[in-house]
Amino acid sequence: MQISIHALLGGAHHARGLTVIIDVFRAFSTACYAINAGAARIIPVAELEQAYALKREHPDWLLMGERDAIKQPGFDFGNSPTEVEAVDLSGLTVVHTTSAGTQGLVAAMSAPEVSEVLTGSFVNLGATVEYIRSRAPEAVTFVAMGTAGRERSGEDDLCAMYMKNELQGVPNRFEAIKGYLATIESARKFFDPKADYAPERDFELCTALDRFDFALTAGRDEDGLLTLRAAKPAPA
Ligand SMILES: O=C(O)[C@H](CS(=O)(=O)O)OP(=O)(O)O
Repeated sequence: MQISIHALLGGAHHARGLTVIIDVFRAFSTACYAINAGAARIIPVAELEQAYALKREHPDWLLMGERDAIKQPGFDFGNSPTEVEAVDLSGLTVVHTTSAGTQGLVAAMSAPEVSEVLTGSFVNLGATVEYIRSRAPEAVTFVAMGTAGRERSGEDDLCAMYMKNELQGVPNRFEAIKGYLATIESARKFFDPKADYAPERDFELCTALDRFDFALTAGRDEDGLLTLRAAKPAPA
């Protein structure tokens, strides 16, 4: 298995093989909490306008996401795991749009050499690694999406490295990583009492290693929309 680590939106466009789009703070951690809360389907979109158009067409669908980390007008949830952690989303469809994560997914889905697309985060890291092993791909690309897909961020870079290490049998030390993540620029909002759109609990929820036992795979549904669904790795 040939493993590459790419970064930012450009990295998603040039990915190859099985591709994992990583966004720890907060898109794909939040997506996992939404699926765990019962969401039947998450539809990641790049453009805010597309999210509003889907809502007009399907008034019962919910909107989740952010711009500049802030929940947008008319949205049901921000891009915050704390907001969806304890709600009942059973059977509901959630449209998700974010500055980095969902942009990367959309880019990877149209990249010519990509065979399959997954999300990446610490909350379902072990299940994602197991899923990759079960697919035994020739090439794997991890894409660390960073801040707004334009600037590298420690949490996504370290998550990419962590997954690569797991696949290659190299030991990781999560507690040390978590301590470091609390100090970096992209985590500052979680510890700023004025940033009520990013509560400190988001940091805890996004760094809950292996809280979930499913990978999130991206595919096209019958209606042509990009959809994230939970996939449990097949038993060995
Ligand atoms: O909501 C977030 O924390 C981020 C905002 S940004 O990318 O740092 O501007 O969105 P995400 O797409 O989850 O990185």
